[in-house]
Amino acid sequence: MKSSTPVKIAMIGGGSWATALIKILSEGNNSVRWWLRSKTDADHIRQFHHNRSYLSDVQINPRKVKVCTKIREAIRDADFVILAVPAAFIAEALTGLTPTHFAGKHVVSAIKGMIPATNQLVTDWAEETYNVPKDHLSCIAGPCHAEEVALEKQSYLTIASTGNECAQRVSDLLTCRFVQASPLNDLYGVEYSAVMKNIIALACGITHGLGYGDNFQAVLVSNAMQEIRRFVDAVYPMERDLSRSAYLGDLLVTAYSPFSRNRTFGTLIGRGYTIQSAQTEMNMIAEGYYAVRSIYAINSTYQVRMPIVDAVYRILYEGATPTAEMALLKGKLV
Ligand SMILES: NC(=O)c1ccc[n+]([C@@H]2O[C@H](COP(=O)([O-])OP(=O)(O)OC[C@H]3O[C@@H](n4cnc5c(N)ncnc54)[C@H](OP(=O)(O)O)[C@@H]3O)[C@@H](O)[C@H]2O)c1
Ligand SMILES: O=P(O)(O)OC[C@H](O)CO
Repeated sequence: MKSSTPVKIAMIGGGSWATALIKILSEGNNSVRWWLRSKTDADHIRQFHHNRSYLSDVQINPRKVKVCTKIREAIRDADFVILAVPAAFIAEALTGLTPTHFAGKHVVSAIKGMIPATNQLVTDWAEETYNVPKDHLSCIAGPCHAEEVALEKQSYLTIASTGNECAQRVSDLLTCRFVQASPLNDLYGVEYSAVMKNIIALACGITHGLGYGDNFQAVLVSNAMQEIRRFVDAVYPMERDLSRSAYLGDLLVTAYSPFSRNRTFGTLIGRGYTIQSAQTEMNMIAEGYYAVRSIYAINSTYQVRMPIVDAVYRILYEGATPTAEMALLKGKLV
């Protein structure tokens, strides 16, 4: 039987995914403190009960969700702290917090990116920076676009942790009328796969922007799955079934959905936009842009064969032209 006491949760981030997760959590018996960096956005939510900047159709229930702009206030009473700011900005968002502030709390990463300064997974970084024990760390994964959550379209999430109890508790929080969340005990494999699929989506977008068709895309995605397998098996070997939705499903939705931020960013690059103009054109963050640099750096140790990641890295960071780089990649796929 579920407890009648609301679970106390802090949501960190004011973007699309934070807004979608707030909607999911509002379906259950939860009390949420929602931290946004923008005071104007926070005031607007308090007054009009929706986020004017992202998923503005989602209604925010003021009885369940209290908005704030002070990070200490947001996490003070929380049992679960959910991180939903892009990885490149999460350290800045948590400025002023120390391990003491996180004592006894569960930290849940909803982020699919790497910490650029240290090339760490977000949960590794939270463990090291805030002394969060492994059994209090988890990540939210699976094929799930915020836009479809806003429309209450049936969706699935996987909650990964190193042990089962933590993942089960977070799965219970996130299961609702239109979301089914399931636990999985592969925290690092799931986190790395989620990061990698964003880079693959950039490649899908770039080739789409260059005019490659569905035949090529299918081969690209099949090869990408093998590339992800080689990398996660080298970095964190364990028995895992990569055909599960946390891995393959997430890759597919990102590679093919028009909602995908990473694919959209890649498409703009393939069409000839500069990186800066592509970033300006999109109101949202494509994690793969930052992540490819980290994965490329990590792979200098492991030396896994990753032609797709290498191609995206050379286009985004070494000035290679999309046309020439994808022509080279063509010959490396089977
Ligand atoms: N969107 C999805 O469907 C989805 C699904 C699964 C996972 N994710 C993951 O969720 C994470 C967040 O993505 P998103 O889609 O919510 O991003 P988004 O819609 O682009 O929103 C980005 C958020 O980050 C904030 N931000 C930017 N720079 C910041 C800074 N320096 N300090 C603090 N906050 C800053 C933005 O604040 P301002 O609005 O004030 O600029 C905004 O609230 C990513 O890791 C993404 O991979 C997203
Ligand atoms: O598909 P993207 O690039 O918007 O990434 C969002 C999520 O990771 C999809 O599960």
